[in-house]
Amino acid sequence: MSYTQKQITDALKLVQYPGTDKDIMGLDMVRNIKIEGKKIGFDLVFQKSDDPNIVPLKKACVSAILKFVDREAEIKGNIKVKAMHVVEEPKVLPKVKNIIAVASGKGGVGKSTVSSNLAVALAKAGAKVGLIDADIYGPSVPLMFGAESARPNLVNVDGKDLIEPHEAYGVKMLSIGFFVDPAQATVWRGPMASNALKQMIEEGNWGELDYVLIDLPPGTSDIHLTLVQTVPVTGAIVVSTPQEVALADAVKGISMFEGPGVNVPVLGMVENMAWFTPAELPENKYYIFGKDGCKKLAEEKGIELLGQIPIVQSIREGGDSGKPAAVNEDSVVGMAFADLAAKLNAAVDARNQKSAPTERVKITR
Ligand SMILES: Nc1ncnc2c1ncn2[C@@H]1O[C@H](COP(=O)(O)OP(=O)(O)OP(=O)(O)O)[C@@H](O)[C@H]1O
Repeated sequence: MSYTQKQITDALKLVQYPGTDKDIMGLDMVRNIKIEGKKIGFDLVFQKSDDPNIVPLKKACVSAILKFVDREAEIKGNIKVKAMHVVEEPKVLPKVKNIIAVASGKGGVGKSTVSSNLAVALAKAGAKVGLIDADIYGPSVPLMFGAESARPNLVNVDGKDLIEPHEAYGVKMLSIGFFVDPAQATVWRGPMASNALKQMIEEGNWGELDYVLIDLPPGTSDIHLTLVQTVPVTGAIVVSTPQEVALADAVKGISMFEGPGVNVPVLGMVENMAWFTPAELPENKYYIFGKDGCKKLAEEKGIELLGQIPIVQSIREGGDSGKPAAVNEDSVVGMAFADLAAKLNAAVDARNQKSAPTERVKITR
């Protein structure tokens, strides 16, 4: 009787690379498995020839095969260590701790409003925050921060020209609206829009930040793909109203992030326009777009509901006047966004403790 490849790979999946939660099969370190009778051999590939884990990992492989395949298997001396020298690509946004994509399925559900106010609330809570307006076809961040006339300068950092983000209410930001007339951007072809996003990420002088929020266009598009190919996105949040049509599109957004080729965890959903309370009837809640639609969807999908934001006149006015409503911390709106910021912080901490960093999606040609 001979052993099967599956027996071998199953056993080697139990060998973890020290200091990570990944196993040597998942890391693609095992190649050329050969089985001849009781003899088992394979190549164990390391990135560097002086990896301090070579000896302990070889021993762990031998033990795993003897324990889980057959204690009479001839494995000792048959594992060949190989070193693969890889050229490390320079890291994009090396000093940014968390990159958060803010997405929505349907347009007009308040994704930019949530991104802007959330960014302000995170900054008010003491975080260093950046905001990239990747909603190339309808950039609204400049309007929401009263920065329509901002024209960022170039600064020279270590011999490289970088774009200095505009700063308002404690948030550093870049938007395509700073560089072109928004009406012009709407007629751009996909590659132009994707290049603009890459440039804002790679050539912005972002420095050290706790968070960069990326306000994406509605739906799923080339821009989403460009984003996950350009940077390792820590997690996504999906904004929706409680309305059926919006929820159906939100599901598509969730599937896109969690899909096998992308693998960006969805940290939670935000229900915007959850209800309306008129100033003269503060006890009343009117569920204009339906009640708890997002809450129920989040429960169904096993995703956290990070917040419910009501329809409030000051949110719309704040967006139109260039002063996000969350700037007023003591208002009902300010408190709702502070709560959302705290929940996001906790969700990001939990994600970072539980799972390995996201990997950038590799470009296949
Ligand atoms: N909770 C709210 N209360 C009151 N007005 C809101 C609220 N959320 C969003 N709005 C208003 O709704 C409009 C659309 O919001 P916003 O531009 O943020 O949507 P969006 O989803 O980013 O749209 P797009 O599809 O263009 O990206 C804006 O005028 C905004 O001020």
